[in-house]
Amino acid sequence: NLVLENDQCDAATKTCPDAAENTNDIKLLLYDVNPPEGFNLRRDVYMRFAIMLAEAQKDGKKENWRLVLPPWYNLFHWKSRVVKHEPMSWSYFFQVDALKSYAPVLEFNETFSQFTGNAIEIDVLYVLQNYKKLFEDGDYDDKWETTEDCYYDGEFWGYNNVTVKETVCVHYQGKISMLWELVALHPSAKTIMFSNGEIPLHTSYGTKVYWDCRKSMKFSKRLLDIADEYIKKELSCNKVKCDSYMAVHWRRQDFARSRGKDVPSPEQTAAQINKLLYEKRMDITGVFLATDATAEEIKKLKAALSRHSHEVKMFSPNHKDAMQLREGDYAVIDQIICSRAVYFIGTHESTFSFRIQEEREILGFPKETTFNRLCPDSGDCEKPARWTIVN
Ligand SMILES: C[C@@H]1O[C@H](OP(=O)(O)OP(=O)(O)OC[C@H]2O[C@@H](n3cnc4c(=O)[nH]c(N)nc43)[C@H](O)[C@@H]2O)[C@@H](O)[C@H](O)[C@@H]1O
Repeated sequence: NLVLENDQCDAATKTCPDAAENTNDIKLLLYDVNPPEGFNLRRDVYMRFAIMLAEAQKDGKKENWRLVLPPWYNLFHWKSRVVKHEPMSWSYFFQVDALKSYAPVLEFNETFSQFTGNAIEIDVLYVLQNYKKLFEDGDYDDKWETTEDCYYDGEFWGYNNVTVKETVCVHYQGKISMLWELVALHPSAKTIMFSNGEIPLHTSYGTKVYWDCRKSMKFSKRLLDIADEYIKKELSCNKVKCDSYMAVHWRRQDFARSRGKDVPSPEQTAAQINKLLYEKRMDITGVFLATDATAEEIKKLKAALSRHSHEVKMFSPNHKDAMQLREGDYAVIDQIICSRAVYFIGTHESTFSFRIQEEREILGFPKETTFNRLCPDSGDCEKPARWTIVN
């Protein structure tokens, strides 16, 4: 049994910072994501839901709805079992106050302390599924229909005090704002959950609304401080926008297996970095490498790069930080460091690289230093799309 706590609430007065005026009127919206999806794809799914609520409330509607932040639990890419099986709150990675400044969100634990008591009973769980013939026959219309069968593994982020009264299976294709139509099927339901939250699409990808939400996803101070210290000490930079190092995100593992033709081998990756350093003649002291590659692959890459005078650096924490850091932290720190480099080159269509590009747009780097990708060993190398900021 997991212990449910909320350190933001005052135990004596039983109040929390976000307490609504009349908690009886509050309705909760929960969502979950297909288990194999990674951290940065999940960040995008969060934005779709946050925008769905924030936009509805702008119109003065749905004001009693709150979005419950799904704990980080059992992530496919986090290999350490201990970390996998411990649900982590969003405050671990993000500044939740900043999220709240954009959308009406609640940490999972806050829902217990404020609204639901010791357990959550979900009135309706909508299990979303793609249409079997997705986008076939050129049929891109937004649509949904309820169906007979569906499957949900019911993990509920490791909490065994979450139960469901009614399950509804739905085929879904289209924008996320259409989910309100499903919500309207059960007007008296106070707690609604959607599984497979990655299926509904952005209503406003790349617009000002998108960027306003994106800007509110600030990493936690704890992680920013660790990255900052590393950048100062190891990469000789004291500014937010550095000019002393370039950065590479080289995605491997399952990505290289499923999209092998988009991701270069260690030798070709090294050749591309060498070529770039030669051509651009950047006045830098080092190359920062963010990667999930195996030790063997990294060794090969470093050997092929060592012919060049620039030093290759990877994040390694001091002893004190190392004791406290978990896998998800390393990934976020890698992203922060990449986002501040004078030049960035990422992996084609990796959401890990996309989120770095967005951060660089927010920081205001020249576009040509941001929208760059590693090319495959052979074949075409299309330039990445420039999803530029809208202020
Ligand atoms: C193949 C697909 O790839 C998609 O991944 P993609 O967009 O790159 O990016 P993410 O959704 O973040 O998932 C990749 C995960 O791999 C680890 N990882 C990747 N690159 C690095 C790195 O440079 N440094 C560190 N420390 N960790 C890294 C990290 O845990 C990250 O969240 C997934 O979202 C999909 O679900 C699917 O797995």
